[in-house]
Amino acid sequence: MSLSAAEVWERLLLRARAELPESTYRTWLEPTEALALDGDTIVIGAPDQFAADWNESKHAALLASFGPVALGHPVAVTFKVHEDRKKRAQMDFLVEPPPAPARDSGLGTRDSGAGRVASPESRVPTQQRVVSAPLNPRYTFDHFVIGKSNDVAAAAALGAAQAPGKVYNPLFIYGDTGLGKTHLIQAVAHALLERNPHTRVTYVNTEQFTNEFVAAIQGRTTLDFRRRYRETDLLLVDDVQFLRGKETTQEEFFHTFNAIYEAGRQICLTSDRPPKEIPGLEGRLVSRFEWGMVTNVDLPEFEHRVAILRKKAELDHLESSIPDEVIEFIAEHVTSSVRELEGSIIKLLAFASLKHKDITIELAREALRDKIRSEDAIGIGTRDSGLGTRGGLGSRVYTASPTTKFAQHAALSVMTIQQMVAAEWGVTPEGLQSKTRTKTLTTPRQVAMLLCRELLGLQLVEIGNAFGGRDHSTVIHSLERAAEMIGEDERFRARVEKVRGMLETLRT
Ligand SMILES: Nc1ncnc2c1ncn2[C@@H]1O[C@H](COP(=O)(O)OP(=O)(O)OP(=O)(O)O)[C@@H](O)[C@H]1O
Repeated sequence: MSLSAAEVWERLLLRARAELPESTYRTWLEPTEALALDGDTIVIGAPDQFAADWNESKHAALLASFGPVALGHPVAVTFKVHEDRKKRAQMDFLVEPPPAPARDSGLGTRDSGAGRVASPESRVPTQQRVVSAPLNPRYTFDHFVIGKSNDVAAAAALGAAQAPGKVYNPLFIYGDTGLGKTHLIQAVAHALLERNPHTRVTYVNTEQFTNEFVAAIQGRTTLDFRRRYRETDLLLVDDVQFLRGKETTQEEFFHTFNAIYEAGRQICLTSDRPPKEIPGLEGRLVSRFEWGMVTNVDLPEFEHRVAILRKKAELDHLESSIPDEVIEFIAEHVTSSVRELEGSIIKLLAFASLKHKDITIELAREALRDKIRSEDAIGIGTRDSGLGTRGGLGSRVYTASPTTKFAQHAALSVMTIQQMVAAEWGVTPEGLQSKTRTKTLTTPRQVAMLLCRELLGLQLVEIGNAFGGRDHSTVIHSLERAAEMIGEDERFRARVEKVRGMLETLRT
């Protein structure tokens, strides 16, 4: 099957979107368009010379590296100015904004791939531009694998899609990073758009909402901002935990929420934690977020991970090239998130393609060695380690690449951290693992948890398990408290650094 230039470009962009920061993607790659496919070279049009040069130097090599996985063969990517576009761009500035902006958001069609790549909206001035970020065409209910860890969230999302603005309004989905929150809320949008392509959908993350609001204040265009946000049938907002501490934005968001809610339209929100646990979120927003349905997505268990991997292989037509035993091997060893599972498949395919080898367990072991964690050193069985809990802070806050760090330094273990911290604070490791909550124990326990996170890169669930089965919000609180104490108290910080220094020497 030979693909058209647009299809090739769409596949490469899908990968690029997962790799690059959203702002980079939207600024540089979204306004491009596939112009021609010449053998294994794809020629991409950029709106001006600067964008063409920038993309050529910054992104061409990265995009080309996706070829073997995305297309099954190498590809060269080259950028040039899109002459037609250059002429049209001048005119776009003169065009009146559409009367109901969201209606023509480029989301109105299911094949948003084309709209995303060459969206004319991206060239009109900010105050006229449709607010919505593009939907990912793969984030549909069909592509979502339901299991114990997400069945309630999936059922609620389906409910919202079937009866928008009714029972599940707002729909608030929370959970650790990479577990399908965005996928589910976008699936609601796809389902509504399929039923009615004129549905006005607005999808933004909280940062975008905040930035646009600030720009509107500065540009004295808040009325326009409000109109654009409120004239929507479905509002999807990602990562509302980032509203914390932003009082003016919260005020604006409150009114946006009310306007849409009172009009009987659907709102879907995501966060890394439940509304009540978002520090600095106004009470009236907390209570509104809880009006409809608050539900979470957890880490999938082993069988669920296998099913997700099979689905991914099926969608990419890779069922025949990835044997079942390799799928099970990945599912057994990559437990931290669905995003990591997807990343593992991509990495394995790229590795196999570079080495010209068939995909076997041995090859997977080699390709994924930085993702495969040593269960002995953590003291947690990998098949079970992802069960029944959810994360909170996620890797966004503690930014090190956890599994990589951990695998490289397997000589460090939870036990050694507990022993060293216990020795420094004059308590026992058993005390740190116990439920006892005296200050003598809670402080070193919080420090040990923080070091487990930072040095071993453990997930919240794993830390909770290693410290007497504590739930994720307790772990989040402990990490935050330890970080606070380190920031506030010089002597405390020196003590933690001393233990950290000793632990660092254990690294192989
Ligand atoms: N149950 C699932 N079935 C199929 N794919 C899934 C499932 N859960 C997650 N995914 C996939 O995993 C990737 C990450 O999902 P998504 O972006 O929705 O995570 P998220 O929870 O919103 O993460 P973040 O908080 O970091 O934004 C996506 O490619 C998504 O399609």
